[in-house]
Formats: sequence, C-alpha cells, structure tokens
Amino acid sequence: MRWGEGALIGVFSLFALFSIVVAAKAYTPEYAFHAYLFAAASIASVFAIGNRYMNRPAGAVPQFIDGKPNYNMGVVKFGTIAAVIWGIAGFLVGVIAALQLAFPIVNLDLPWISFGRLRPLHTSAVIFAFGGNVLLATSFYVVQRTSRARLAGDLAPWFVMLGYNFFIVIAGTGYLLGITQGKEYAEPEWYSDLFLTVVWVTYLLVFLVTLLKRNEPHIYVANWFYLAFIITIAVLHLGNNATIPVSVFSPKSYILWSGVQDAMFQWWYGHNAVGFFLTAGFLALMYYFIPKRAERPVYSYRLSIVHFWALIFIYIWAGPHHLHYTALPDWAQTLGMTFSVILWMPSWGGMINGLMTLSGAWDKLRTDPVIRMMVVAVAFYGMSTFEGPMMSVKAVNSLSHYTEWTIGHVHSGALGWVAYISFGAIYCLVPWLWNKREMYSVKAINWHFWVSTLGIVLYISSMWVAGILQGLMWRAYTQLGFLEYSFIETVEAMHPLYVIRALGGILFLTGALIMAWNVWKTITTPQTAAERELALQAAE
Ligand code: HEM
Ligand code: HEM
Ligand SMILES: [Cu+2]
Repeated sequence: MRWGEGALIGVFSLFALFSIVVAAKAYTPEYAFHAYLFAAASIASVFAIGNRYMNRPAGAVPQFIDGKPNYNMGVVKFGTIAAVIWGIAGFLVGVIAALQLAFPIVNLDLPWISFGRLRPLHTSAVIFAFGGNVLLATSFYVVQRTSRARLAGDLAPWFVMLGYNFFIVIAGTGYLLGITQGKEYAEPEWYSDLFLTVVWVTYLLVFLVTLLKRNEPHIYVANWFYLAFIITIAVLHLGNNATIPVSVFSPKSYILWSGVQDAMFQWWYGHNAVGFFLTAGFLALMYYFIPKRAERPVYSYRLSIVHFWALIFIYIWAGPHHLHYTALPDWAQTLGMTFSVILWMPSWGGMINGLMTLSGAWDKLRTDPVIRMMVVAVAFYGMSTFEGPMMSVKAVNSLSHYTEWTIGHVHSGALGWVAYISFGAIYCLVPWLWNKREMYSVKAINWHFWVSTLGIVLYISSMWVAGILQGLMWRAYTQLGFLEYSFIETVEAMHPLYVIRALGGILFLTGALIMAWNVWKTITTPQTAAERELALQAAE
C-alpha cells in the first residue's frame, strides 16, 4: 500500500468517528444532518480507497506510455459531467427564482424553497458548482496537455474533485435548511469553509507540482490565469471567512471583522470572486480553447502577459464600488471607482486578444457553432467589462444600485461570458476525452446556440429596462417635493419585465438541456449523427 493510501484511510476513519460524535452532540438537527453526511462520506472514502487498492496494479502509475505522457483524464471526465449536471440544476433554480419574483405564489408558502433560500442556492449552484467544476476539469486538462506531464498525485486529484463536489452538497443543503452566514457568495458556514480550505490547498499543490514536473520549457499563459485564480481565491476565502464558531457542536459562527470593515472585507471578496473566479479562470479557458479550436496561435503573446499583470493588479482594488454612498469613507469609494474605470483597459486587452486570435479564420464563425459560441462569449465579456466601469462611476451608481440593472449586468457576464465560454469548452472537451471525432450532433449545437442567445437577449434587455425604470421611479419627485411613486407602484411596474426575464431563463435552460442530450449521445454512441446519415445513404 502506498503511504498516501494508508494515511488517507487513517485520516478518514478518525474523521468519521469525530463526525459521529459531533452529530450526536449537535445543537441543531440540521447540523447533525451535516455531521452525518461528513461521516458517511468519510466511511465511503475509506471503502473506495481500500477497494481501489485491492484492484489496482501493484507498481507505480507509469508517467509515460510509449513515450507519450500517461494523462490522468478520469478526474477531467468527472468534472465535465458534473459541470453539465450542476449547470442544469443551477439554471433550473434560477428559473424558479425568476418565476417567484414574477408570481410570488410559486414560493408555495414553504420556507425551504422560499426565494430567500433559493437565491443563494442559485448563485452558488451556477458560480461554484457549475463554474467551479468547469474550472477544475479544464484546469486539470490544460495543465497536463500544456505541460506534457501526468497530473501530480495519485489520490490527490480525486480528493480535490470529489471533495469539492461534496462541499457543494453541504453548502446547498445548508441553504435549504437555513444554515448561512449571510455573506453574499460566501454563505456556507465555518465547517464547510474549513473543509473547502483543505480541498483548495490540495488543488493548489496538485496544480503547482504538475507545473514543476512539466516537460515543456514554457508555462503556457492559460496556466498563469488558472494559477492566479487558485491563489487569489484561497486568499479571499480566508480573509472573508475569518470566523470564530460558537462551538464545534454548533453551525453558527461570528466574523472577526465588525461594522464597515466587515462590509469592506465582504466586497473585497465579492468583487474579486468576480475578478478571479468568473474572469481570470475563464480567461484561461479562452486562452486554451479558442486557439485550439480555431487552429490559430494566440494573437499576441505579449499582450496576454501585459493584460494579465494589469488585470490582477487592478482588480484587487476595485471592491469599494459595491459600497458607494455607504458608511465606507469617501476616499475608499473614490479609490474603488478609479480602479474600476482603469480596469476597463486590461479587460479589453483580453477581449481583443481573444477576438483577434480568429484573424485569418473568421469563416469559422459561420461554419463552426462552437467557435461562434466562444466568440460571442468574448464579446459579452467585452460588453460587461465596459458596463461595469460605467456603473462604478458614483453618479451612474446612484441610479443603478439596488435596481435590476445590476442583475442585468451580472447576467450579461454570467450567461454571456461565463456560461458561453464554458459551453464552448465542454463542446471541445467531450469528443477529445471520449475519443470521438466530433460532438454527436452539430445541428444540436446550433440549436443550443440560437435558443440560448434568444434567452440571454430577453433576460438582459428586460433587466436593463426594469433597472432604469425602477431607478427613475424611485427618484421621481412631484413639484411639491413629495415622492411621485409609492414603493408598491415600482414593484408593479416590474411585473411584465420579470415575466420576460423568466421566459429568457426558460430558453437558456432549454439550450442547456439540448447540450446535455448531445453530450450524452456523444459519449454513448459510436457514430455521430452525420456519419450515421452517410452510412444509411450508402446502404440505400
Ligand atoms: C437560466 C438561467 C438563469 C436564470 C433564470 C437566473 C435567474 C436569477 C434570478 C431570478 C436572480 C435573483 C435576482 C434578484 O435578486 O433580483 C439571479 C441572481 C444571480 N444570478 Fe442568475 N440566473 C440564471 C443563470 C445564472 C448564471 C449562469 C450565473 C453565473 C454564472 C448566474 C449568477 C447569478 C448571480 C451572481 C446572481 C446574484 C446577482 C446580484 O446579487 O446582484 N445566474 N439569477
Ligand atoms: C471591468 C470589469 C467590471 C467592473 C468594473 C464591474 C463593476 C461592477 C459594479 C459597479 C457593480 C455594481 C455594484 C452595485 O451597485 O452594487 C457590479 C456588480 C456585479 N458584477 Fe460587475 N463589473 C465588471 C465585470 C463583471 C463581470 C465580467 C462579471 C461576471 C462575470 C461581473 C459580475 C458582477 C456581479 C455578480 C455583480 C453583483 C454583485 C452583487 O451585488 O451581488 N462583473 N459590477
Ligand atoms: Cu465589483
């Protein structure tokens, strides 16, 4: 037995025992439920490791087979499928939340599925479960291919992949049961946070050691973006979750920071979660999958390096734009605004580099729906990184803040950029991983593209109209200086726009279901649809 296997069996056995004790003495039944989940997962891990030990060949895993790196693609496959499944779950919860805003009756008067609990379930499912699995899977793929080396570690990559998904389950069930620390995008309580820290540090180690083992002189730029994402998320996570638990037997904890410092920590975290999770990580996808698919080199390697350093340096300071006109000192707000406006430039540096990579291959936009999806993603990236700096200007923010405009901005980045570049990467990866020539149906990719594009357009345009309408209604005064509209009138005005948004969400979800079907068919059928048609014609 390898020492790692032995050590992990030991650690998991002790942890299972500890979790059972915690479950028995837990202050609340919800927390006990989570402790039992931890115990069950630990016991399952012990059996899984033992079982694997019995069945695997005795020697060390070969690093090369016939001179070719023996890539570890099992974890990548797992992450890719998990991303598709979580994506659909997250979009579905988004659709339900959208319907709840349009038709409050959809809350069904049940606390577990009320809007307040479903909303964080949605944001975490799409960002951390869907986006996170895309990032894990693609980073493990890209770092191996561009380093021409097998992923470091034997059980470690699996611990990262399964541990991360277990964290998602704990976080999600926690929201439904009412366990939250009430920090946006950092809702999970202290014990989930601690567990995630262990998983994340292992992730960093696996990634770094793989880079160290590389058989290429150069570290390809996509890996820089992945590394910036992994390291910064670790720092943000620790800073914003510096809490003291009430007791090991309680899910509740208190944060070290108080008052406006806590708010500042929260939005330093929140903004850079956008910057490093939803941006840097997905720029890594852009830098690998667009050149690969288009069969063109990156437009400018120099630009990629310049905008990388500019981006990570400037992003970190822009957080205060989430706290305009609050108790945060004015100078900090102005600083946040200034850095946000500067941020426009490195953002567009990335966009230009992504788009111009297609120079000489523009015809592919017409012929390859996967390229089209990724190019539209980059265009949306450009659009939301123009909109963001504009909204960060205090005068603009005084209108946009608290309104649906923010929701429109979020989803032009989230649906247009994050989800589209992810779909593109999934469409590239699935045939590569399962040794197929192409996705099962290219026609279905086209359908996915058009149905979901229509969905995005409905979503964001309705929210822009809703946001500006809402902002203007709130600030309208009569000649006598009274407010022109009561609050409920502004809510009523939102109704048709909420319905349109829900419709857009349903279309977007439909597109994702088409993708899931296509992925399933690609994996399970030996021939693509086009090949089958050809074969049938020949037979006739
Ligand atoms: C079918 C697709 C989707 C639908 C219908 C949907 C719907 C919603 C709804 C109804 C809200 C609450 C808005 C409010 O509180 O007024 C929301 C918030 C949010 N969604 Fe989505 N969503 C979808 C996809 C996504 C995706 C793919 C992402 C990220 C990758 C995402 C990220 C977010 C974030 C970050 C928020 C919080 C925004 C804020 O607080 O400003 N959503 N979504
Ligand atoms: C140069 C880049 C960007 C800048 C300067 C920027 C700026 C802003 C500003 C000023 C707000 C509104 C804050 C408020 O009034 O509460 C905001 C909200 C938000 N932005 Fe951006 N943005 C940028 C890019 C993006 C991208 C690419 C995404 C998504 C992939 C994104 C996701 C979000 C989210 C999720 C929120 C809502 C946060 C919340 O209140 O829950 N942003 N952004
Ligand atoms: Cu921000």
